[in-house]
Amino acid sequence: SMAARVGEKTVKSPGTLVISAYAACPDITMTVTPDLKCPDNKGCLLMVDLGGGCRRLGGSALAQCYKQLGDQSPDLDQPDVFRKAFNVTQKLIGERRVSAGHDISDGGLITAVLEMAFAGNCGVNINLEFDQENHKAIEVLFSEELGLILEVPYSESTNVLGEYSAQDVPCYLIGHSVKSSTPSDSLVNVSIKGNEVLKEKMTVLRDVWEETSFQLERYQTNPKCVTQEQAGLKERLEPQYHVPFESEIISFTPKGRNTRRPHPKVAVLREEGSNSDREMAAVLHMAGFEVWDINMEDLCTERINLDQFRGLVFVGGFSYADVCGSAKGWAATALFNHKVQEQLLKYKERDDTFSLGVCNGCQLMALLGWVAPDEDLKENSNSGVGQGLFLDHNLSERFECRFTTVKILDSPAIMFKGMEDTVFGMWSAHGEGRMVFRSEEIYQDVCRDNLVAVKYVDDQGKPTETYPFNPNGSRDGIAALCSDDGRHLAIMPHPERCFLPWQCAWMPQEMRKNYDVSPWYKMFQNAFDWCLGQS
Ligand SMILES: NC(=O)CC[C@H](N)C(=O)O
Repeated sequence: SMAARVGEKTVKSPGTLVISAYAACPDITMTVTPDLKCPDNKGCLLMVDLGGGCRRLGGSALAQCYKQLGDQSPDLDQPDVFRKAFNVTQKLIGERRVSAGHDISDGGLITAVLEMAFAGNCGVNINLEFDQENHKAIEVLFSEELGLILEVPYSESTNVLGEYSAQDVPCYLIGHSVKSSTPSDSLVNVSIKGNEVLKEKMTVLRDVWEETSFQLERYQTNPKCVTQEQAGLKERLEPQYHVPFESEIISFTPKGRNTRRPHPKVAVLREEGSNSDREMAAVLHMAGFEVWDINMEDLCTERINLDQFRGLVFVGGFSYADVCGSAKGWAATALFNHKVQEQLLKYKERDDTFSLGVCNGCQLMALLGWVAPDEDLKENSNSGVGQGLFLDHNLSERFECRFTTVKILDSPAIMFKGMEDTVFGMWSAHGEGRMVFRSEEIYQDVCRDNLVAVKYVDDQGKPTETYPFNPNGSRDGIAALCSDDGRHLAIMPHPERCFLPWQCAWMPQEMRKNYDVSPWYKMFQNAFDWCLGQS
Protein backbone atom coordinates (compact mmCIF):
# COMPACT_ATOMS: atom_id res chain seq x y z
CA SER A 1 0.00 0.00 0.00
CA MET A 2 3.01 2.28 0.21
CA ALA A 3 3.50 2.16 -3.56
CA ALA A 4 1.64 4.14 -6.18
CA ARG A 5 1.61 3.77 -9.93
CA VAL A 6 2.17 6.93 -11.92
CA GLY A 7 1.81 6.07 -15.60
CA GLU A 8 4.31 3.29 -16.21
CA LYS A 9 6.29 4.01 -13.08
CA THR A 10 5.81 2.50 -9.64
CA VAL A 11 6.76 4.98 -6.94
CA LYS A 12 7.61 3.35 -3.65
CA SER A 13 7.50 5.17 -0.38
CA PRO A 14 10.87 4.88 1.35
CA GLY A 15 11.05 3.01 4.65
CA THR A 16 10.29 5.49 7.40
CA LEU A 17 10.56 5.09 11.14
CA VAL A 18 7.45 6.43 12.79
CA ILE A 19 7.30 6.76 16.55
CA SER A 20 3.91 7.60 18.00
CA ALA A 21 3.68 8.78 21.58
CA TYR A 22 0.47 9.10 23.53
CA ALA A 23 -0.17 11.01 26.71
CA ALA A 24 -3.31 11.61 28.72
CA CYS A 25 -4.66 15.14 28.52
CA PRO A 26 -6.55 16.17 31.65
CA ASP A 27 -8.53 18.94 29.92
CA ILE A 28 -8.73 19.17 26.15
CA THR A 29 -10.02 22.73 26.28
CA MET A 30 -6.62 23.79 27.59
CA THR A 31 -4.89 23.57 24.27
CA VAL A 32 -2.75 26.24 22.67
CA THR A 33 -2.82 26.70 18.89
CA PRO A 34 -0.19 28.47 16.76
CA ASP A 35 -2.48 31.17 15.28
CA LEU A 36 -1.69 34.55 16.83
CA LYS A 37 -4.73 36.00 18.57
CA CYS A 38 -3.35 39.54 19.12
CA PRO A 39 -5.00 39.93 22.53
CA ASP A 40 -6.14 43.58 22.84
CA ASN A 41 -4.83 44.02 19.27
CA LYS A 42 -1.22 43.59 20.35
CA GLY A 43 0.23 40.47 21.95
CA CYS A 44 3.74 39.94 23.31
CA LEU A 45 5.91 37.33 21.62
CA LEU A 46 8.31 35.41 23.84
CA MET A 47 11.00 32.96 22.90
CA VAL A 48 11.76 30.11 25.26
CA ASP A 49 15.30 29.19 24.23
CA LEU A 50 16.29 25.58 24.88
CA GLY A 51 19.25 25.59 22.51
CA GLY A 52 21.71 26.49 25.24
CA GLY A 53 23.06 29.37 23.14
CA CYS A 54 23.78 27.12 20.13
CA ARG A 55 22.38 27.89 16.67
CA ARG A 56 23.32 24.73 14.74
CA LEU A 57 22.07 24.40 11.18
CA GLY A 58 22.86 20.73 10.46
CA GLY A 59 19.86 18.76 9.22
CA SER A 60 17.71 21.88 8.99
CA ALA A 61 15.12 22.65 6.34
CA LEU A 62 17.37 25.53 5.28
CA ALA A 63 20.33 23.22 4.76
CA GLN A 64 18.10 20.94 2.71
CA CYS A 65 17.09 23.86 0.50
CA TYR A 66 20.80 24.35 -0.26
CA LYS A 67 21.18 20.59 -0.82
CA GLN A 68 23.43 20.32 2.22
CA LEU A 69 23.39 18.20 5.32
CA GLY A 70 25.45 20.45 7.53
CA ASP A 71 28.06 19.50 10.13
CA GLN A 72 26.40 19.92 13.45
CA SER A 73 22.78 19.31 14.18
CA PRO A 74 20.76 20.51 17.18
CA ASP A 75 20.60 18.24 20.20
CA LEU A 76 19.02 18.20 23.62
CA ASP A 77 22.13 19.16 25.60
CA GLN A 78 20.39 20.34 28.76
CA PRO A 79 17.65 17.90 29.70
CA ASP A 80 17.19 19.60 33.04
CA VAL A 81 16.38 22.98 31.45
CA PHE A 82 14.02 21.20 29.10
CA ARG A 83 12.19 19.57 32.00
CA LYS A 84 11.83 22.87 33.85
CA ALA A 85 10.67 24.66 30.70
CA PHE A 86 8.07 21.95 30.15
CA ASN A 87 6.72 22.31 33.67
CA VAL A 88 6.54 26.12 33.57
CA THR A 89 4.83 26.01 30.17
CA GLN A 90 2.31 23.43 31.38
CA LYS A 91 1.52 25.60 34.37
CA LEU A 92 1.00 28.68 32.20
CA ILE A 93 -1.25 26.78 29.81
CA GLY A 94 -3.20 25.42 32.77
CA GLU A 95 -3.73 29.00 33.95
CA ARG A 96 -4.81 29.97 30.44
CA ARG A 97 -2.13 32.65 30.23
CA VAL A 98 -0.77 31.68 26.80
CA SER A 99 -2.80 32.79 23.76
CA ALA A 100 -0.71 31.07 21.06
CA GLY A 101 2.34 28.84 20.84
CA HIS A 102 4.55 27.06 18.32
CA ASP A 103 7.84 25.16 18.23
CA ILE A 104 11.08 26.44 16.74
CA SER A 105 12.54 23.05 15.95
CA ASP A 106 10.71 22.59 12.66
CA GLY A 107 12.00 25.31 10.33
CA GLY A 108 13.62 27.61 12.88
CA LEU A 109 12.60 30.78 14.70
CA ILE A 110 11.56 32.79 11.65
CA THR A 111 9.44 29.95 10.28
CA ALA A 112 7.68 29.49 13.61
CA VAL A 113 6.91 33.22 13.94
CA LEU A 114 5.75 33.54 10.35
CA GLU A 115 3.54 30.45 10.53
CA MET A 116 1.92 31.98 13.61
CA ALA A 117 1.29 35.25 11.74
CA PHE A 118 -0.01 33.45 8.62
CA ALA A 119 -2.48 31.46 10.68
CA GLY A 120 -3.48 34.49 12.76
CA ASN A 121 -3.92 36.65 9.65
CA CYS A 122 -1.89 39.43 11.26
CA GLY A 123 1.49 41.16 11.31
CA VAL A 124 4.50 40.94 13.66
CA ASN A 125 7.27 43.27 14.84
CA ILE A 126 10.34 41.34 15.93
CA ASN A 127 13.67 42.54 17.24
CA LEU A 128 16.12 39.85 18.29
CA GLU A 129 18.48 41.23 20.91
CA PHE A 130 19.15 38.16 22.96
CA ASP A 131 22.04 36.48 21.18
CA GLN A 132 25.26 36.95 23.12
CA GLU A 133 27.40 34.81 20.84
CA ASN A 134 27.16 36.93 17.71
CA HIS A 135 25.68 34.21 15.57
CA LYS A 136 24.99 35.07 11.96
CA ALA A 137 21.45 36.21 11.10
CA ILE A 138 20.84 33.10 9.04
CA GLU A 139 21.76 30.90 12.03
CA VAL A 140 19.56 32.85 14.43
CA LEU A 141 16.60 32.71 12.06
CA PHE A 142 16.83 29.19 10.64
CA SER A 143 18.53 27.00 13.19
CA GLU A 144 16.18 24.28 14.41
CA GLU A 145 17.32 24.21 18.02
CA LEU A 146 14.68 23.24 20.58
CA GLY A 147 12.56 26.12 21.75
CA LEU A 148 9.13 27.70 21.82
CA ILE A 149 7.52 30.89 20.61
CA LEU A 150 4.66 31.97 22.84
CA GLU A 151 2.16 34.77 22.51
CA VAL A 152 0.87 36.19 25.79
CA PRO A 153 -1.30 39.23 26.54
CA TYR A 154 0.59 42.48 27.22
CA SER A 155 -0.48 42.46 30.84
CA GLU A 156 1.03 39.00 31.35
CA SER A 157 4.43 39.37 29.73
CA THR A 158 6.48 40.54 32.73
CA ASN A 159 5.02 37.85 34.96
CA VAL A 160 5.51 35.11 32.41
CA LEU A 161 9.14 36.13 31.81
CA GLY A 162 9.51 36.02 35.60
CA GLU A 163 8.11 32.49 35.84
CA TYR A 164 10.69 31.17 33.38
CA SER A 165 13.62 33.08 34.87
CA ALA A 166 12.70 31.86 38.38
CA GLN A 167 13.45 28.36 37.02
CA ASP A 168 16.60 29.51 35.16
CA VAL A 169 14.98 28.85 31.81
CA PRO A 170 16.10 31.42 29.20
CA CYS A 171 13.05 33.31 27.90
CA TYR A 172 13.14 36.60 25.97
CA LEU A 173 10.66 39.16 24.78
CA ILE A 174 11.25 39.20 21.02
CA GLY A 175 8.43 41.40 19.75
CA HIS A 176 4.71 41.82 19.21
CA SER A 177 1.82 40.54 17.17
CA VAL A 178 -0.18 43.32 15.52
CA LYS A 179 -3.77 43.16 14.26
CA SER A 180 -4.72 45.43 11.38
CA SER A 181 -8.09 45.96 9.73
CA THR A 182 -7.26 43.98 6.58
CA PRO A 183 -4.70 41.20 6.20
CA SER A 184 -3.03 42.97 3.26
CA ASP A 185 -2.13 45.86 5.59
CA SER A 186 -0.35 43.49 7.96
CA LEU A 187 3.42 43.86 7.98
CA VAL A 188 6.21 41.58 9.06
CA ASN A 189 9.22 43.48 10.43
CA VAL A 190 12.24 41.55 11.66
CA SER A 191 15.45 43.12 13.03
CA ILE A 192 18.46 41.59 14.66
CA LYS A 193 20.09 43.88 17.20
CA GLY A 194 18.41 46.83 15.56
CA ASN A 195 19.37 45.90 11.98
CA GLU A 196 16.41 45.25 9.75
CA VAL A 197 16.61 41.86 8.03
CA LEU A 198 13.06 41.49 6.72
CA LYS A 199 10.24 43.91 5.97
CA GLU A 200 7.39 42.65 3.87
CA LYS A 201 3.62 42.31 3.75
CA MET A 202 2.42 39.23 5.62
CA THR A 203 0.23 38.20 2.65
CA VAL A 204 3.22 38.33 0.27
CA LEU A 205 5.28 36.09 2.55
CA ARG A 206 2.32 33.76 3.05
CA ASP A 207 1.97 33.36 -0.71
CA VAL A 208 5.63 32.33 -0.90
CA TRP A 209 5.21 29.91 1.99
CA GLU A 210 2.01 28.36 0.54
CA GLU A 211 3.37 28.13 -3.00
CA THR A 212 4.92 24.67 -2.56
CA SER A 213 1.69 23.27 -1.15
CA PHE A 214 -0.34 24.76 -3.99
CA GLN A 215 2.11 23.31 -6.52
CA LEU A 216 1.61 19.88 -4.98
CA GLU A 217 -2.14 20.37 -4.86
CA ARG A 218 -2.21 21.03 -8.59
CA TYR A 219 -1.17 17.40 -9.04
CA GLN A 220 -3.82 16.14 -6.65
CA THR A 221 -6.80 18.41 -7.18
CA ASN A 222 -8.78 20.16 -9.88
CA PRO A 223 -6.37 23.03 -10.75
CA LYS A 224 -9.29 25.46 -11.11
CA CYS A 225 -10.11 24.98 -7.43
CA VAL A 226 -6.46 25.43 -6.43
CA THR A 227 -6.31 28.71 -8.37
CA GLN A 228 -9.48 29.89 -6.63
CA GLU A 229 -8.17 29.03 -3.20
CA GLN A 230 -4.80 30.63 -3.87
CA ALA A 231 -6.36 33.87 -5.13
CA GLY A 232 -8.86 33.99 -2.28
CA LEU A 233 -6.27 33.51 0.43
CA LYS A 234 -4.96 37.08 0.05
CA GLU A 235 -8.38 38.53 0.81
CA ARG A 236 -9.42 36.20 3.60
CA LEU A 237 -10.84 37.80 6.70
CA GLU A 238 -12.41 36.07 9.64
CA PRO A 239 -15.75 34.34 9.00
CA GLN A 240 -18.55 36.60 10.25
CA TYR A 241 -20.31 34.28 12.68
CA HIS A 242 -23.74 35.35 13.81
CA VAL A 243 -25.88 33.57 16.39
CA PRO A 244 -29.29 35.22 16.86
CA PHE A 245 -30.19 33.09 19.88
CA GLU A 246 -26.89 33.54 21.71
CA SER A 247 -28.44 33.92 25.16
CA GLU A 248 -29.81 30.36 24.94
CA ILE A 249 -26.39 28.75 24.63
CA ILE A 250 -24.49 30.79 27.19
CA SER A 251 -24.70 29.20 30.66
CA PHE A 252 -26.63 26.38 29.13
CA THR A 253 -28.12 23.43 31.02
CA PRO A 254 -29.79 20.69 29.02
CA LYS A 255 -33.46 21.29 29.64
CA GLY A 256 -34.78 18.30 27.75
CA ARG A 257 -33.53 15.81 30.29
CA ASN A 258 -35.67 17.25 33.04
CA THR A 259 -38.91 16.27 31.40
CA ARG A 260 -41.21 14.08 33.42
CA ARG A 261 -42.90 12.75 30.34
CA PRO A 262 -41.44 9.64 28.69
CA HIS A 263 -38.40 10.57 26.67
CA PRO A 264 -39.10 10.23 22.96
CA LYS A 265 -37.19 7.42 21.29
CA VAL A 266 -34.84 8.05 18.44
CA ALA A 267 -33.11 5.40 16.33
CA VAL A 268 -29.56 6.04 15.18
CA LEU A 269 -29.34 3.80 12.14
CA ARG A 270 -26.00 2.35 11.07
CA GLU A 271 -24.83 0.27 8.14
CA GLU A 272 -21.56 -1.53 7.40
CA GLY A 273 -18.98 1.30 7.25
CA SER A 274 -20.98 3.99 9.03
CA ASN A 275 -19.31 6.39 11.45
CA SER A 276 -20.20 9.35 13.69
CA ASP A 277 -22.98 7.29 15.26
CA ARG A 278 -21.48 7.86 18.71
CA GLU A 279 -21.35 11.64 18.34
CA MET A 280 -24.92 11.49 17.09
CA ALA A 281 -26.05 9.34 20.01
CA ALA A 282 -24.27 11.69 22.43
CA VAL A 283 -25.96 14.86 21.24
CA LEU A 284 -29.38 13.23 21.00
CA HIS A 285 -28.99 11.86 24.50
CA MET A 286 -27.91 15.27 25.76
CA ALA A 287 -31.02 16.80 24.18
CA GLY A 288 -33.18 14.36 26.15
CA PHE A 289 -33.97 11.54 23.74
CA GLU A 290 -33.92 7.84 24.53
CA VAL A 291 -31.36 6.82 21.95
CA TRP A 292 -31.34 3.42 20.25
CA ASP A 293 -28.35 2.14 18.36
CA ILE A 294 -29.73 0.07 15.48
CA ASN A 295 -28.37 -1.27 12.24
CA MET A 296 -29.81 -2.35 8.90
CA GLU A 297 -29.62 -5.98 9.93
CA ASP A 298 -32.06 -5.19 12.75
CA LEU A 299 -34.52 -3.92 10.15
CA CYS A 300 -33.90 -6.72 7.65
CA THR A 301 -34.54 -9.39 10.28
CA GLU A 302 -37.45 -7.40 11.79
CA ARG A 303 -35.79 -7.52 15.16
CA ILE A 304 -36.53 -3.82 15.41
CA ASN A 305 -39.72 -2.14 14.32
CA LEU A 306 -39.65 1.58 13.60
CA ASP A 307 -43.18 2.13 14.95
CA GLN A 308 -41.81 2.85 18.42
CA PHE A 309 -39.58 5.72 17.25
CA ARG A 310 -40.27 9.41 16.84
CA GLY A 311 -36.87 10.12 15.31
CA LEU A 312 -34.72 8.25 12.79
CA VAL A 313 -31.18 9.31 12.02
CA PHE A 314 -29.10 8.10 9.08
CA VAL A 315 -25.50 8.72 10.11
CA GLY A 316 -22.46 9.58 8.04
CA GLY A 317 -19.63 7.38 6.91
CA PHE A 318 -18.61 5.14 4.08
CA SER A 319 -21.32 2.50 3.85
CA TYR A 320 -19.99 -0.46 1.88
CA ALA A 321 -16.84 1.60 1.32
CA ASP A 322 -18.75 3.80 -1.15
CA VAL A 323 -18.40 1.09 -3.80
CA CYS A 324 -20.44 2.11 -6.87
CA GLY A 325 -20.94 5.55 -5.30
CA SER A 326 -21.69 6.94 -1.86
CA ALA A 327 -24.62 5.26 -0.07
CA LYS A 328 -25.50 3.19 -3.14
CA GLY A 329 -25.12 -0.13 -1.31
CA TRP A 330 -27.01 1.19 1.70
CA ALA A 331 -29.84 2.43 -0.51
CA ALA A 332 -29.96 -0.95 -2.25
CA THR A 333 -30.52 -2.70 1.10
CA ALA A 334 -33.30 -0.26 1.85
CA LEU A 335 -34.95 -0.50 -1.57
CA PHE A 336 -34.61 -4.15 -2.52
CA ASN A 337 -35.62 -5.62 0.81
CA HIS A 338 -39.38 -5.21 0.81
CA LYS A 339 -39.74 -5.46 4.56
CA VAL A 340 -37.24 -2.68 5.08
CA GLN A 341 -38.71 -0.57 2.35
CA GLU A 342 -42.19 -0.91 3.80
CA GLN A 343 -40.99 0.00 7.28
CA LEU A 344 -39.14 3.05 6.05
CA LEU A 345 -42.05 4.30 3.93
CA LYS A 346 -44.49 3.80 6.78
CA TYR A 347 -42.15 5.66 9.11
CA LYS A 348 -41.72 8.52 6.68
CA GLU A 349 -45.44 8.98 6.10
CA ARG A 350 -46.43 9.05 9.80
CA ASP A 351 -46.97 12.68 10.77
CA ASP A 352 -45.44 12.39 14.25
CA THR A 353 -41.95 11.45 13.05
CA PHE A 354 -38.83 13.31 12.03
CA SER A 355 -35.68 12.15 10.32
CA LEU A 356 -32.16 13.46 9.83
CA GLY A 357 -29.57 12.27 7.33
CA VAL A 358 -26.01 13.53 7.68
CA CYS A 359 -23.46 13.22 4.88
CA ASN A 360 -23.61 9.54 3.93
CA GLY A 361 -27.09 9.65 5.49
CA CYS A 362 -27.90 12.70 3.34
CA GLN A 363 -26.73 10.82 0.26
CA LEU A 364 -29.01 7.95 1.29
CA MET A 365 -32.01 10.24 1.75
CA ALA A 366 -31.41 11.65 -1.74
CA LEU A 367 -31.29 8.14 -3.23
CA LEU A 368 -34.48 7.21 -1.38
CA GLY A 369 -36.22 10.39 -2.57
CA TRP A 370 -36.95 11.61 0.96
CA VAL A 371 -35.88 15.10 -0.08
CA ALA A 372 -36.27 16.78 -3.50
CA PRO A 373 -38.23 13.84 -4.95
CA ASP A 374 -39.06 13.57 -8.64
CA GLU A 375 -42.84 13.21 -8.41
CA ASP A 376 -43.31 11.98 -11.99
CA LEU A 377 -40.72 9.29 -11.55
CA LYS A 378 -42.29 8.31 -8.23
CA GLU A 379 -45.69 7.77 -9.81
CA ASN A 380 -44.33 5.68 -12.65
CA SER A 381 -41.98 3.45 -10.68
CA ASN A 382 -42.91 0.19 -9.02
CA SER A 383 -40.96 0.99 -5.90
CA GLY A 384 -42.70 4.32 -5.39
CA VAL A 385 -39.33 5.98 -5.18
CA GLY A 386 -38.57 9.05 -7.23
CA GLN A 387 -35.00 10.18 -6.87
CA GLY A 388 -34.74 13.82 -7.90
CA LEU A 389 -31.44 14.65 -6.26
CA PHE A 390 -28.00 13.16 -6.71
CA LEU A 391 -24.85 13.82 -4.70
CA ASP A 392 -22.08 14.01 -7.27
CA HIS A 393 -18.30 14.15 -6.83
CA ASN A 394 -16.88 17.37 -5.41
CA LEU A 395 -15.65 19.75 -8.12
CA SER A 396 -12.22 19.63 -6.47
CA GLU A 397 -12.13 15.92 -7.36
CA ARG A 398 -11.03 14.95 -3.89
CA PHE A 399 -12.30 14.29 -0.39
CA GLU A 400 -12.75 17.59 1.44
CA CYS A 401 -12.48 17.83 5.19
CA ARG A 402 -12.90 21.43 6.28
CA PHE A 403 -14.59 23.51 8.94
CA THR A 404 -16.92 25.33 6.55
CA THR A 405 -19.03 28.37 7.34
CA VAL A 406 -22.74 27.81 6.76
CA LYS A 407 -25.86 29.94 7.02
CA ILE A 408 -29.30 28.77 8.14
CA LEU A 409 -32.06 29.95 5.84
CA ASP A 410 -35.74 30.39 6.42
CA SER A 411 -37.20 26.93 5.71
CA PRO A 412 -39.88 24.65 7.16
CA ALA A 413 -37.18 22.38 8.72
CA ILE A 414 -38.31 21.67 12.28
CA MET A 415 -34.74 21.20 13.45
CA PHE A 416 -33.82 24.77 12.45
CA LYS A 417 -36.76 26.52 14.07
CA GLY A 418 -35.67 29.87 15.50
CA MET A 419 -32.20 29.48 13.98
CA GLU A 420 -32.76 31.45 10.76
CA ASP A 421 -29.84 33.72 9.82
CA THR A 422 -27.37 31.84 12.02
CA VAL A 423 -23.89 31.88 10.50
CA PHE A 424 -21.45 29.48 12.10
CA GLY A 425 -18.86 26.81 11.33
CA MET A 426 -19.73 23.18 10.64
CA TRP A 427 -17.47 20.27 9.71
CA SER A 428 -17.65 19.11 6.11
CA ALA A 429 -16.07 15.77 5.29
CA HIS A 430 -17.06 14.24 1.99
CA GLY A 431 -15.95 13.28 -1.48
CA GLU A 432 -19.40 13.36 -3.07
CA GLY A 433 -21.28 16.40 -1.84
CA ARG A 434 -22.31 18.34 -4.92
CA MET A 435 -26.09 18.50 -5.15
CA VAL A 436 -27.30 17.87 -8.68
CA PHE A 437 -31.01 17.92 -9.47
CA ARG A 438 -32.58 15.60 -12.01
CA SER A 439 -34.31 18.53 -13.66
CA GLU A 440 -34.32 22.31 -13.51
CA GLU A 441 -37.96 22.07 -12.49
CA ILE A 442 -37.15 20.12 -9.34
CA TYR A 443 -34.52 22.67 -8.42
CA GLN A 444 -36.93 25.57 -9.00
CA ASP A 445 -39.64 23.84 -6.93
CA VAL A 446 -37.23 23.32 -4.07
CA CYS A 447 -36.24 26.99 -4.15
CA ARG A 448 -39.82 28.21 -4.45
CA ASP A 449 -40.91 26.20 -1.41
CA ASN A 450 -37.87 27.37 0.61
CA LEU A 451 -36.68 23.80 1.11
CA VAL A 452 -33.03 24.78 0.98
CA ALA A 453 -32.32 24.89 4.70
CA VAL A 454 -28.55 25.56 4.76
CA LYS A 455 -25.99 27.13 2.43
CA TYR A 456 -22.21 27.42 2.42
CA VAL A 457 -21.18 31.06 2.77
CA ASP A 458 -18.02 33.16 2.34
CA ASP A 459 -16.32 35.42 4.89
CA GLN A 460 -19.03 38.03 4.30
CA GLY A 461 -21.79 35.51 5.06
CA LYS A 462 -22.94 35.39 1.40
CA PRO A 463 -23.94 32.05 -0.18
CA THR A 464 -21.14 30.99 -2.47
CA GLU A 465 -19.95 28.55 -5.10
CA THR A 466 -16.35 29.61 -4.57
CA TYR A 467 -13.87 27.01 -3.39
CA PRO A 468 -13.01 26.27 -0.64
CA PHE A 469 -15.84 28.15 1.14
CA ASN A 470 -18.09 25.82 -0.82
CA PRO A 471 -16.20 22.53 -0.55
CA ASN A 472 -18.04 20.67 -3.31
CA GLY A 473 -19.30 23.19 -5.86
CA SER A 474 -23.01 22.76 -5.07
CA ARG A 475 -25.12 25.24 -6.98
CA ASP A 476 -25.83 28.44 -5.01
CA GLY A 477 -23.97 26.91 -2.07
CA ILE A 478 -26.72 24.43 -1.11
CA ALA A 479 -25.67 22.30 1.87
CA ALA A 480 -28.99 20.90 3.13
CA LEU A 481 -32.55 20.25 1.98
CA CYS A 482 -35.73 19.43 3.85
CA SER A 483 -39.06 17.88 2.94
CA ASP A 484 -42.16 20.04 2.25
CA ASP A 485 -43.41 19.66 5.80
CA GLY A 486 -39.94 20.21 7.32
CA ARG A 487 -39.89 16.87 9.17
CA HIS A 488 -37.13 15.30 7.10
CA LEU A 489 -33.74 16.96 6.81
CA ALA A 490 -30.78 15.89 4.68
CA ILE A 491 -27.57 17.78 5.36
CA MET A 492 -24.06 17.25 3.96
CA PRO A 493 -21.93 18.86 6.71
CA HIS A 494 -21.90 17.30 10.18
CA PRO A 495 -23.65 19.20 13.03
CA GLU A 496 -23.14 16.21 15.35
CA ARG A 497 -19.37 16.66 15.07
CA CYS A 498 -19.48 20.21 16.45
CA PHE A 499 -22.22 20.55 19.04
CA LEU A 500 -19.70 21.44 21.76
CA PRO A 501 -17.38 24.47 21.51
CA TRP A 502 -14.16 22.46 21.76
CA GLN A 503 -15.17 20.40 18.73
CA CYS A 504 -15.18 23.53 16.57
CA ALA A 505 -11.93 24.16 14.70
CA TRP A 506 -12.33 27.90 15.00
CA MET A 507 -14.61 30.47 16.56
CA PRO A 508 -14.14 34.02 17.81
CA GLN A 509 -12.47 34.18 21.22
CA GLU A 510 -15.51 35.74 22.88
CA MET A 511 -17.76 32.92 21.71
CA ARG A 512 -15.22 30.33 22.77
CA LYS A 513 -15.11 31.84 26.23
CA ASN A 514 -18.85 32.14 26.66
CA TYR A 515 -20.58 29.25 24.96
CA ASP A 516 -21.42 26.10 26.89
CA VAL A 517 -22.66 24.39 23.75
CA SER A 518 -22.33 25.31 20.09
CA PRO A 519 -25.32 26.72 18.20
CA TRP A 520 -25.84 23.34 16.52
CA TYR A 521 -26.99 21.84 19.79
CA LYS A 522 -30.23 23.75 19.31
CA MET A 523 -31.10 21.57 16.28
CA PHE A 524 -31.37 18.54 18.51
CA GLN A 525 -33.17 20.40 21.23
CA ASN A 526 -35.61 21.64 18.59
CA ALA A 527 -36.28 18.06 17.52
CA PHE A 528 -36.87 17.09 21.14
CA ASP A 529 -39.22 20.03 21.75
CA TRP A 530 -41.08 19.21 18.55
CA CYS A 531 -41.61 15.62 19.72
CA LEU A 532 -42.91 16.76 23.09
CA GLY A 533 -45.22 19.24 21.42
CA GLN A 534 -46.60 16.45 19.27
CA SER A 535 -47.09 13.84 21.95
N1 LIG B 1 -18.58 11.81 6.10
C1 LIG B 1 -19.35 11.14 5.26
O1 LIG B 1 -20.42 10.69 5.62
C2 LIG B 1 -18.78 10.89 3.89
C3 LIG B 1 -19.81 10.45 2.93
C4 LIG B 1 -19.25 9.78 1.71
N2 LIG B 1 -18.50 8.61 2.08
C5 LIG B 1 -18.43 10.75 0.89
O2 LIG B 1 -17.21 10.71 0.94
O3 LIG B 1 -18.96 11.58 0.20
